[in-house]
Amino acid sequence: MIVQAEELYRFYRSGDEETRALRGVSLDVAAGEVVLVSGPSGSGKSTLLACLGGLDDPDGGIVRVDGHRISHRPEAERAALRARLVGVLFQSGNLIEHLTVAANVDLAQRLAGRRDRRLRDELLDGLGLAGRARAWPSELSGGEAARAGLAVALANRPALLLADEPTGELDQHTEGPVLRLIRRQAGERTAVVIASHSPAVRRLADRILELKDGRAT
Ligand SMILES: Nc1ncnc2c1ncn2[C@@H]1O[C@H](COP(=O)(O)OP(=O)(O)OP(=O)(O)O)[C@@H](O)[C@H]1O
Repeated sequence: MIVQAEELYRFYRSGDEETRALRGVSLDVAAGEVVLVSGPSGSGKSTLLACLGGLDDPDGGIVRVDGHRISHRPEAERAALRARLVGVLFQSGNLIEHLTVAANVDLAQRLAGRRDRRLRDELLDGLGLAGRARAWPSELSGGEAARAGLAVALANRPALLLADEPTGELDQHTEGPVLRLIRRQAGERTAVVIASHSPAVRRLADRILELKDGRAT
């Protein structure tokens, strides 16, 4: 198992208001498996992904990634584990605008304390971006930008790939190739968790976790 999440709780408090974003959600994901997290807006999908990847810390419950406990640790330790074990792909904002595509991947590697030019070039090549390595993010098409974001997310060969609406800004023609690449990455023994409303992602998934009001239904 790459992901082992047990009984996750996450509450947000503001004055007398309390939002119960997660109320006892458990999830295991094996290497090579693609899990879709689905549910209405506000059901807790993004919060769950953030807790799985150590971007956020649950108030209760425990998260292990590739055997390492990532929850309930000082932020610096969580960040170090995250850089090594987790790749994150968002709808947009995966690329730093003033760095070329290749330099964006290099930066993701440096943040994990490594430098592997060969892996970088392999990734860009495999994602059909070999000719765009020196391009600036602003010069990329939507599909290219999504693939470059994926290259950044995969820069350190993560055990876990998290994707929050990764194809939200793409049309059907550009969505297909990105999803096929994500599926291929799962084939390399990566666990993949995707939050999405897209029917194409639903077809791709091996398993679906439906959330409603912070609970699995
Ligand atoms: N930082 C925060 N502070 C306060 N409340 C928050 C915070 N983040 C999320 N919430 C609340 O927690 C609940 C779950 O939010 P979350 O973003 O996880 O839902 P979601 O299913 O991803 O929604 P969407 O599909 O709209 O992205 C919502 O009620 C939201 O308003």
